[in-house]
Amino acid sequence: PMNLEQIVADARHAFAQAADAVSLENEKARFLGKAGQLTELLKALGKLDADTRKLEGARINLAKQQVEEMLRTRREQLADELMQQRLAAEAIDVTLPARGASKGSLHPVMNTWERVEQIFRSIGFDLADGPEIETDWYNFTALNSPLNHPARSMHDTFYIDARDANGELLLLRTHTSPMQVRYAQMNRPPIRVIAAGRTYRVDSDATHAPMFNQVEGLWIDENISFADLKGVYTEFLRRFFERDDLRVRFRPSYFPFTEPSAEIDMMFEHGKNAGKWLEISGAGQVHPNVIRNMGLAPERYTGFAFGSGLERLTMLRYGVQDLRLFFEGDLRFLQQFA
Ligand SMILES: Cc1ccc(OCc2nc(C(=O)N[C@H]3CCS(=O)(=O)C3)cs2)cc1
Repeated sequence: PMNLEQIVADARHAFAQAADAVSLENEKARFLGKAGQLTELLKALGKLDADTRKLEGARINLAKQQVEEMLRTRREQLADELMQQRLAAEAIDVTLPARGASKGSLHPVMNTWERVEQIFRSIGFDLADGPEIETDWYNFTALNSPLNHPARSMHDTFYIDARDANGELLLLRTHTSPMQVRYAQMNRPPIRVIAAGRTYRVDSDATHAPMFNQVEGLWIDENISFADLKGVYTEFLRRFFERDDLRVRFRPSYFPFTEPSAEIDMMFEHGKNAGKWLEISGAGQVHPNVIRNMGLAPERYTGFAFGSGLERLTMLRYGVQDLRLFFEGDLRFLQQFA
């Protein structure tokens, strides 16, 4: 009788040694393949008598089943090991902090622009838009600025080296007032409008930039007075700065487009700058000539107007010291407002 126990023991050892599926298949062939040891034994059964063949055949088949079972077990082991290796290699530590794709955010001045518009829209104001390249009529004359007004000089205003179809001088608007004039020409009273946008002046230092943003408001109707201005503007400032301890005062001033005119100061009753008055805007009752230039009768219609710099509002809200930071695009500055 062949030494089946030795063959099964050899197979057990050979399968245990096989380090991967390919080696295991090679070992399998040594026992179960066409020229395998157990296959050879089964072939040799032909030479035996019937009784012996039956007995030996049964013993060989039993050995074969054992070897096949050992093979299956080893295959599963190797498959598990492979899976464990993959799980270890491909494991993701979900507790690691995210790399974080930096997301964009609104520029602080644009955020101010949106907030100002939203506050005035909720008070009932409409929004105006208009060209940044304006005629000197809409930018100066309509606003009662005399022909020799210093603001018209090229020291203060950027002129375009061309004239429009009507031969008008072209310039970069120095305030957002022209948009208000255009709006008033196209809409009937009551006019309640906010005009915000880029404005240009020949100026540049820590608190002045050649291009900056302004927002102006205009309220025209029958019997609108300066007193209405104080209520509306104080409410706006309280909501913009989110402070109900905000006080407002008006100081007499002069602008060609308003009479009487005022500078508006504000201060906070509490906090580190308590009691410190800060100039925040200009305002006034719209000059009768401007009412007329908008195609309205000053005997019937009156109104008030105000103007402020959007960078100025933003600097005061966040305590920014240098205006130029808004224009340099330095992410270390901008990401503070994300
Ligand atoms: C038709 C119309 C009539 C009147 C108008 O008056 C708008 C006004 N603006 C001011 C003012 O002081 N503005 C400055 C504040 C700081 S700034 O950004 O340099 C511009 C006063 S009254 C506007 C439109």
